[in-house]
Amino acid sequence: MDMLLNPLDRRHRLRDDIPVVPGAFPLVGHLPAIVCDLPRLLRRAERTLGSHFWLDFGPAGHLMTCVDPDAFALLRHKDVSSALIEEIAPELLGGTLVAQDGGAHRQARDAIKAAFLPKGLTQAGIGNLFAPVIQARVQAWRDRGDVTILRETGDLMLKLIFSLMGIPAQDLPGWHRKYRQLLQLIVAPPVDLPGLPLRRGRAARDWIDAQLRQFVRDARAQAARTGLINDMVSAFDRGDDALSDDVLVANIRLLLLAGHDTTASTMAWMVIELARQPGLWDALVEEAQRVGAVPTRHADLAQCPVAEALFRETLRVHPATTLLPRRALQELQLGQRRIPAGTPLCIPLLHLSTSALLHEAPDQFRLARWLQRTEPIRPVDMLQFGTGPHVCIGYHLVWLEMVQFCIALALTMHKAGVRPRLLSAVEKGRRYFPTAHPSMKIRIGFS
Ligand code: HEM
Repeated sequence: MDMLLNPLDRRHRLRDDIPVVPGAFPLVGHLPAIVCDLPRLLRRAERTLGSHFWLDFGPAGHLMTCVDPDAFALLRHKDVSSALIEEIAPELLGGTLVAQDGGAHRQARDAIKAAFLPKGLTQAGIGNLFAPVIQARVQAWRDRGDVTILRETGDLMLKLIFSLMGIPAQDLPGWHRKYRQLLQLIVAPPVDLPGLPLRRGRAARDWIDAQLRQFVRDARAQAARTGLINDMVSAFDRGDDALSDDVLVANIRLLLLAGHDTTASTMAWMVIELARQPGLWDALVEEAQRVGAVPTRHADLAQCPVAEALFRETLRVHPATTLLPRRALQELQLGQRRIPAGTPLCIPLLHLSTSALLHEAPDQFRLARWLQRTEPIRPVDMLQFGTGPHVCIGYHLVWLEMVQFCIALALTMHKAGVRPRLLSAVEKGRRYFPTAHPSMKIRIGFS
């Protein structure tokens, strides 16, 4: 099947001397192809138009996309701003640190980041909190015999991220519902009427914010709440210029969002790869048997190189965040091109993550590229988490939970004498935007 492009739009147009990819639809632009077929769209645009081209993101407008590895450096450039993220998703990401620059960004980030570093995670006992939740879930999969994998990993990740925040287990169903409604803000048309996604999404956001505000008050009052919220509140209150609770609440909401879809997708892809490559599963089982138990501290992760390689290679081949928007504040040189001040930019992490310029045999899933490396991990090796001032805060947390998950899965299934098996086709139904994930329908059997 050919790509979801408009056959009537064949014009060759230029903006600022840079070609616009043909095939845009009215109102939605290239979004159908971006959502369903991004890798092919980027490759075709590169082949026919070169390394710089405009993509039309419909309501979010045109973004100048550069597939050169040079584009990665834009994420560290002092004249490149993240404020475009707020313009694109004001309802969901407005007022959060991912859409801020400079001092405001630094101040909010500094207050949160310590809790997510290995030391903060270990002190808060996050590994011990997660291990039983993950084990219970994979045991349930074993008992059921087959599962719809993305739905399951989505549920598990929500449970983990809520427990991280210290949300009591009995409150989870209510949160679950509100969280789903909040996500409607991503696709809500700008019509604010009762029953429509925008109204429902805003109501859910207000509900979530009111609960988070109460958590913050509880934490200040030293109520016995576990989880990272206490740590973040104390770090906020210790800062030189106290930040308002609105900032804290918006950023805790960001953590709930940022830590869910991305990890659920990565975990689902890991299971799919383990199911379709028996050699990977055998290597993981061998490692799991050697370590004997689910690790709970960062210091223990070094004993699980296969699980770590699996996490890194899964993300390399299936990066959950595919595109990052930015805006040039000043005129920039990007590869051979001058980019005018004000240009909206798109940095295609997906393309870079699977680029032959950065990786040998980039389309092959090879644990050996991680297991056999002798030099330390460089920013470009973990580009799926971005780089520069906005590099993902959740990196160490993801690493911990993915390794815990791999070891728990291997120990549980091996003990029962079963292994994961793919029960559906993988290529159909994949999505690449706003975050990437495998088809919702993929089923995995354990037999
Ligand atoms: C596989 C899982 C994940 C992937 C692939 C991922 C990817 C990313 C990327 C690419 C960025 C950079 C955004 C930008 O530069 O505009 C980012 C930022 C961020 N991530 Fe993650 N992320 C993951 C998991 C998590 C988790 C588990 C959390 C926390 C619970 C988290 C919290 C954040 C936050 C707060 C930011 C914004 C940082 C800032 O703007 O300074 N992420 N993530």
